[in-house]
Amino acid sequence: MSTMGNSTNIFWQESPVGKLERRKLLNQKGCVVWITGLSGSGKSTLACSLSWELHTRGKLSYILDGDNVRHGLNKDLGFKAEDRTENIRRVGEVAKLFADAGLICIASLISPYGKDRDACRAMLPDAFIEVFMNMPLALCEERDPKGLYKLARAGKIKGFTGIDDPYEPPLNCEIELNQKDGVCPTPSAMAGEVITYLEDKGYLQG
Ligand SMILES: Nc1ncnc2c1ncn2[C@@H]1O[C@H](COP(=O)(O)OS(=O)(=O)O)[C@@H](OP(=O)(O)O)[C@H]1O
Ligand SMILES: Nc1ncnc2c1ncn2[C@@H]1O[C@H](COP(=O)(O)OP(=O)(O)O)[C@@H](O)[C@H]1O
Repeated sequence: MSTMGNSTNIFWQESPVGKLERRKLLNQKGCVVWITGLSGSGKSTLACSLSWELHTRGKLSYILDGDNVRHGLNKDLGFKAEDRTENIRRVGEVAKLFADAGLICIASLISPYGKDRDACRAMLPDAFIEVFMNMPLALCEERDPKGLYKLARAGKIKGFTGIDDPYEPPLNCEIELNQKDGVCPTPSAMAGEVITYLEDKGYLQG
């Protein structure tokens, strides 16, 4: 019996089918690929490319995209610091469930604060792969596919990451993706880098 947060008198319910059985069934090891970076850095593009590459290899993945999760589970949250922290905490908890289910969960969120990402890492020992989209702000702003940087520069969006809100680059990420000689690698090249990492670490085997 335990107490967690506001819940008292609660018990952990075991299941007859465990992580190892699911791993054998799916022939893969559940994990979380956590993609962090500025708006416009290419997080969603990489998430989609990676998910597709995994699919073609017969590997089951699922994308948790910040924009999408904010349409449902997190629609009560905005962009002030404590809302962003709660956003990351909830997505971390959901990602943990997906990883436990055996999926390769691809979380794609700005996740600007190091302590929030580290809290998710701590929830997922040996199953958290942090991917940093280390793209220059100037490139993200030039891309501006949703016109949000323009609005932020015009003062029409307050607290926009990279403009008047902080982004803390990771200090201990597993994979860092950046431009080579001023050129951004293709989405499939970036996905390939992540797949190589997953293969090398045994996540794509039962
Ligand atoms: N103020 C502000 N700052 C940053 N981003 C903003 C803001 N307002 C709206 N948006 C849009 O929300 C998307 C980011 O949501 P996230 O859940 O990933 O953000 S966070 O991790 O909680 O910081 C982000 O999507 P991406 O461009 O895909 O990163 C934006 O479309
Ligand atoms: N590797 C890439 N090479 C060229 N353009 C890219 C690349 N990745 C993303 N883009 C483009 O940059 C823009 C922002 O990408 P997106 O994946 O939406 O970023 P984020 O999810 O981080 O906001 C999109 O228009 C996308 O087509």
